[in-house]
Amino acid sequence: MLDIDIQLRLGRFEREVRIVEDARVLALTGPSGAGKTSVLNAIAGLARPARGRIAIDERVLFDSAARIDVPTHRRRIGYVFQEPRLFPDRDVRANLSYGRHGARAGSTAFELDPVVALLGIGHLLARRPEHLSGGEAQRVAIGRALLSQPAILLFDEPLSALDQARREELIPWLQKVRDEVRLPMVYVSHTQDDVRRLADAVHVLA
Ligand SMILES: Nc1ncnc2c1ncn2[C@@H]1O[C@H](COP(=O)(O)OP(=O)(O)OP(=O)(O)O)[C@@H](O)[C@H]1O
Repeated sequence: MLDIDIQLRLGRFEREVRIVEDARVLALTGPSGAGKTSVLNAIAGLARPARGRIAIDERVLFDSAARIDVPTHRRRIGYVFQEPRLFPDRDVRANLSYGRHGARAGSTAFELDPVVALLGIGHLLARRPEHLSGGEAQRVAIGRALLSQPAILLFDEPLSALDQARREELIPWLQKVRDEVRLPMVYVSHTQDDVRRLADAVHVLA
């Protein structure tokens, strides 16, 4: 359950966002500049709303009235960006291990071997990111996010930097993650096709 009621303020951009949603996989759509990334950043604790409240499954991450602002590293957020943002000088295995740095001790819902199997990246472990296709790199980025032991996955247009063929390749992996890890997901996109294929519900930021 995602329960968001916030006021975003970034420079001259200002808007109220209210999202109360029970669906496990929520797509956030809307035109460029509507504030989609800003909402993800507010959930992740990377941007602080001017006021309001953010809770996930009753866990309060931010509440300006109660002076609650859980630091990013304690929010248990797995964030997948438009670009994979892997370390270029480290192989895939080292990039995946990096995800574990963000994990709290003792929480091991996601272990390396099952995550590697889930994403079909076992044959890529010794490769550097420059030798990965865009879609493979995104699968590694998703693996890294899972190994940080998140309570929710945030996706910010993970297909937008890929060409059509690579998008088609990645969508079934996203569907597999959705179906097998069973975490809440917020998926930002402005293309209808992937939203229809991935999300249970859609919230439009107009
Ligand atoms: N750090 C900032 N300072 C000032 N304005 C900002 C900042 N970050 C974002 N904005 C503005 O806030 C608005 C919302 O931006 P945001 O990136 O959240 O939109 P978006 O819906 O994700 O857009 P897109 O689909 O293009 O990624 C935009 O008008 C943007 O220019």
